[in-house]
Amino acid sequence: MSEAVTRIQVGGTAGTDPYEVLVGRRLLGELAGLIGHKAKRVAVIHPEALAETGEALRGDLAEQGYETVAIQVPNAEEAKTAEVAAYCWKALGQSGFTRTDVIVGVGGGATTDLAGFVAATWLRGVRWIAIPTTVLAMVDAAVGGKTGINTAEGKNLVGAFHPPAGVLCDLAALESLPVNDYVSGLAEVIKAGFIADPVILELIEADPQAARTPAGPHTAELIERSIRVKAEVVSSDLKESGLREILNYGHTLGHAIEKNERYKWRHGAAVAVGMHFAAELGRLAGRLDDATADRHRTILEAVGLPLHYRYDQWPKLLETMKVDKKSRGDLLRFIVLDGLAKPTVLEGPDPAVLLAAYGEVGQ
Ligand SMILES: NC(=O)c1ccc[n+]([C@@H]2O[C@H](COP(=O)([O-])OP(=O)(O)OC[C@H]3O[C@@H](n4cnc5c(N)ncnc54)[C@H](O)[C@@H]3O)[C@@H](O)[C@H]2O)c1
Ligand SMILES: O=C(O)C(=O)C[C@@H](O)[C@H](O)[C@H](O)COP(=O)(O)O
Ligand SMILES: [Zn+2]
Repeated sequence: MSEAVTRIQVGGTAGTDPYEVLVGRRLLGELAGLIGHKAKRVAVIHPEALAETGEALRGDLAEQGYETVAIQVPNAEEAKTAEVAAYCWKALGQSGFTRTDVIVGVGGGATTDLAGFVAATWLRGVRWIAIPTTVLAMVDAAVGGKTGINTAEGKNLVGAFHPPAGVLCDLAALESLPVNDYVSGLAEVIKAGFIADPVILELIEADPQAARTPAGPHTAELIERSIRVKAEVVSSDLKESGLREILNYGHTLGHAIEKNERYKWRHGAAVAVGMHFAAELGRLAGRLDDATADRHRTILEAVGLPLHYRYDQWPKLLETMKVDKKSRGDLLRFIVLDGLAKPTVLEGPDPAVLLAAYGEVGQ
């Protein structure tokens, strides 16, 4: 008996091509249809940790008649560099990759960000398909078309909006994911709960231990609900001219922590600390009620995400936050909550309030 597949549509408005995010199991049968008949070559970009998966995928596609190349890249953030992008461009050039050929990115968010960026830049844009294999990539990174790499100066500073042709979220992939990586992805799930869908928070709070594993009773629902939040936002504002900024909740400080840690911290862990900070900032700015602010600490802690970071690093973090993509000139801008599921922008907060909020986070 075949298991149900959920299909979530993204885009299709304001001149963007629509595509689907599929959530289920055994979804690879969908890949050839997404690649389409115009493609002669397919490049499979995968991280070291998924060498077998990448090779199996390449082999399958070769059997279906495509000329294939597997491009193995480093794990995690080490893949999101200009050097690794150049390595991928070289592999595409050497395989004679043309505008009708297709890139498949299989892996976590770092891999799909890189694969999408390579697709956006090769010949000024070729089609790509995302096969996310982490919670975080399924619910966030693979959906919405933000692609990019890091530089020494900051996170995702180079990139392009280049949506995929389709996203295949095979829940079976999560079974091999180390628990820390699984939990890191929950930060973006919890983000979706606070900015738009509080049922997500209730499902996690009902049994936070169960939420930490793919065997938990609500895994598929948590993933699907989070994808729907993201899909709705990016469908109405692909290029972040307004609404899309709410997806950056917790990221202003989170990205600064990632840079400060030379990208050795997992993104979700840094975003968890960033959401704690944003909640305290919202509370101190007189926007957020105490109960909702406190709920951040409780739920993040309950699933095992960090709340704190080094107090002595504040001056450096503040400097980095000034070049966050939401900043305008000298104006620092943060996403905060006016209440549960009521995200808004806080512009130019008083430096004393910022420091006081960090006082709750720093240790
Ligand atoms: N583009 C976007 O909209 C967007 C949204 C959120 C996050 N991101 C980016 O996503 C990245 C974080 O993604 P992530 O949390 O998925 O981490 P990741 O891609 O770094 O993956 C974590 C680790 O797990 C390994 N891995 C992946 N899938 C596996 C599996 N099924 N089994 C075993 N190992 C596996 C990876 O190789 C890596 O070592 C960050 O770079 C972040 O900036 C982008
Ligand atoms: O899709 C978005 O928009 C987001 O902000 C989602 C974030 O979770 C994600 O980490 C994104 O990569 C951050 O984008 P950036 O533009 O702040 O680099
Ligand atoms: Zn994120």
